[in-house]
Amino acid sequence: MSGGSAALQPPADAVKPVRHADAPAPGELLGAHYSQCFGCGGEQPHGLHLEARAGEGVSLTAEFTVQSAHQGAPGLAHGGVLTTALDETLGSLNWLLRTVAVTGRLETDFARPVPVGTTLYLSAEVTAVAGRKIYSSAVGRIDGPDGPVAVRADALFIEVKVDHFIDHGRQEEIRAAMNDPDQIRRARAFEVNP
Ligand SMILES: CCCCCCCCCCCCCC(=O)SCCNC(=O)CCNC(=O)[C@H](O)C(C)(C)COP(=O)(O)OP(=O)(O)OC[C@H]1O[C@@H](n2cnc3c(N)ncnc32)[C@H](O)[C@@H]1OP(=O)(O)O
Repeated sequence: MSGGSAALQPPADAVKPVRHADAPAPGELLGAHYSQCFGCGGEQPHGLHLEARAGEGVSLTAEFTVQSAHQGAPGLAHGGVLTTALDETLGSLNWLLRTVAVTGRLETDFARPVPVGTTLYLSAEVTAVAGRKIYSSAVGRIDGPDGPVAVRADALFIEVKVDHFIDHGRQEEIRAAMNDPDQIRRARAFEVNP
């Protein structure tokens, strides 16, 4: 934990997260939630192509290798890209709860510069749930899964209905997603009451 702001402290009535009975088994790759996602999608040439793997409880690990398209300063990852990697990793936790949720707040600490070519080893867990609010934390390490911490984040995700995306997304992409049986299958897998 990075000792984030008051908005990221779970309230007194928050409960421990419960792993969904149908969550992917520990060690299983989660796969992309959307092929065009900048964080995890396989069809974004300059995307992060982040791969997340289920862990025990409501935790997971993920990897992302910094490419030259991800630079801010010469030879170094852009801070916003590193935050994207944390956002994607934290968002993937919701698969284990089988809850559709979006990032409400995300606070990032940058502890070390991350050079191009570096693999960032991320680990994340949901720490508490209070109604629609899901509290979570993540760290990203370099030089191996047990290496020094380069980035860390605390986040608050808010549960939404799938309609959130249908109502707010650009119609062109929504139509394409609705016509993609694989996308529909993935969206349904999230819904508690499909
Ligand atoms: C077909 C496609 C399928 C796709 C499937 C899966 C895709 C997955 C994609 C994942 C992609 C990766 C991830 C991404 O990139 S997700 C993309 C980035 N995030 C967004 O675009 C979210 C934009 N924000 C919103 O849409 C709304 O503000 C939301 C939905 C979040 C809340 O508006 P809503 O009207 O619904 O609810 P509410 O306002 O009553 O708030 C409810 C509670 O939450 C508390 N609160 C809210 N905000 C904050 C805050 N900032 N700090 C602290 N607290 C906050 C609030 O005080 C209240 O608390 P309480 O009063 O109850 O105690």
